[in-house]
Amino acid sequence: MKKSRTHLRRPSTPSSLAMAAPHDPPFLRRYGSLFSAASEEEAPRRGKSGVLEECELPVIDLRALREEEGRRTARSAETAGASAEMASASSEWGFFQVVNHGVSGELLEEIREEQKRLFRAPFEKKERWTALNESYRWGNPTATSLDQLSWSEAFHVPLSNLGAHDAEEFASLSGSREAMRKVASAMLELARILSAVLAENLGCPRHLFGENYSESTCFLRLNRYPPCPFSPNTMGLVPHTDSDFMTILHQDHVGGLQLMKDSKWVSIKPNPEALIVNIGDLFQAWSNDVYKSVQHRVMTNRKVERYSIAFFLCPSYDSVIGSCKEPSPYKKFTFKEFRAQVQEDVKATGYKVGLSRFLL
Ligand SMILES: O=C(O)CCC(=O)C(=O)O
Ligand SMILES: [Fe+2]
Repeated sequence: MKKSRTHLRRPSTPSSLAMAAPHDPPFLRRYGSLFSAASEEEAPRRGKSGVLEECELPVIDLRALREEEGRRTARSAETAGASAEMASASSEWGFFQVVNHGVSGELLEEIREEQKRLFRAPFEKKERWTALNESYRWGNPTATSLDQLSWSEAFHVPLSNLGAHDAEEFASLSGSREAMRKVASAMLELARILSAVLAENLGCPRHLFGENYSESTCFLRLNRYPPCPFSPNTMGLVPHTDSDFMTILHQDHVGGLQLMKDSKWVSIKPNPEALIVNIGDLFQAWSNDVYKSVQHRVMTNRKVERYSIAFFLCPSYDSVIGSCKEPSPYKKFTFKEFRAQVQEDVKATGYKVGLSRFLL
């Protein structure tokens, strides 16, 4: 039987249009044609269905582990347990949560307030904010269909941009920059500890890439997901894996983050005490696929905005991403080559291919 194509109607009631605030990017103006071209028939692919369990990711208490790291003493039974749990979550889920992580609740509140202040600047101003190193992005300039559109905006801020800065316009951003600097440094410390423990779990020297990060490639990404009148058929962030070693994420209470588990999308229930940790492509390659860089995405919400902040642990561009043990399923490649390949694929096809490009 022939299926009828029902067009996604543009929301036209005053209440739904009133939802776009002056600081919201002009999604409808820029991407309206994608919405009119899309049909309900395609909606399931974009995420309407196929989910859905809500899960609580494994939660790992880091108190004892962080104390031991500080003292550099041998592993106790308690911390050996935490480290084994982390390793098994990294293989099974590619994700886990941590509590007693060392990034203070006050600091996380402070950065959230600063993040809100930044995103509430008028859209035109955000676009012009060169002091943040032209790091502002929204939607997806190359999207040709709705399954490539991310209904969100973000600032990408490399760590190296958070130091002293002369730009005049940075004066109005100085509070935010200071909060970002503190968060980045606390999350960097955490990512170094976690990556060292996970490396150790594979029987490798623990310092391998904890020491090999680079301030110009590690970055913070501040995300905002405006309310979306096309929710739940539009994604806030399209499915992707992270192109780094490891990501540390702080999400607010709204929810919407989903990860792929056993070929199904699973929603991650927000936990206000916890930070989310996920394995990136480079760690998967380095671990010979023992740890998994898992696809994740963010769904939009019709009524409320959502915020998150992510720290990406990355090596210098020239670093060769080797392997913890030979033989590796991957060719040797540098981070620069990896990034270039990802960008080339996205440009050519609209999608990231990722690690499989580098299989031997
Ligand atoms: O906002 C989130 O919860 C996830 C963000 C994310 O996956 C990213 O920035 O790479
Ligand atoms: Fe991500």
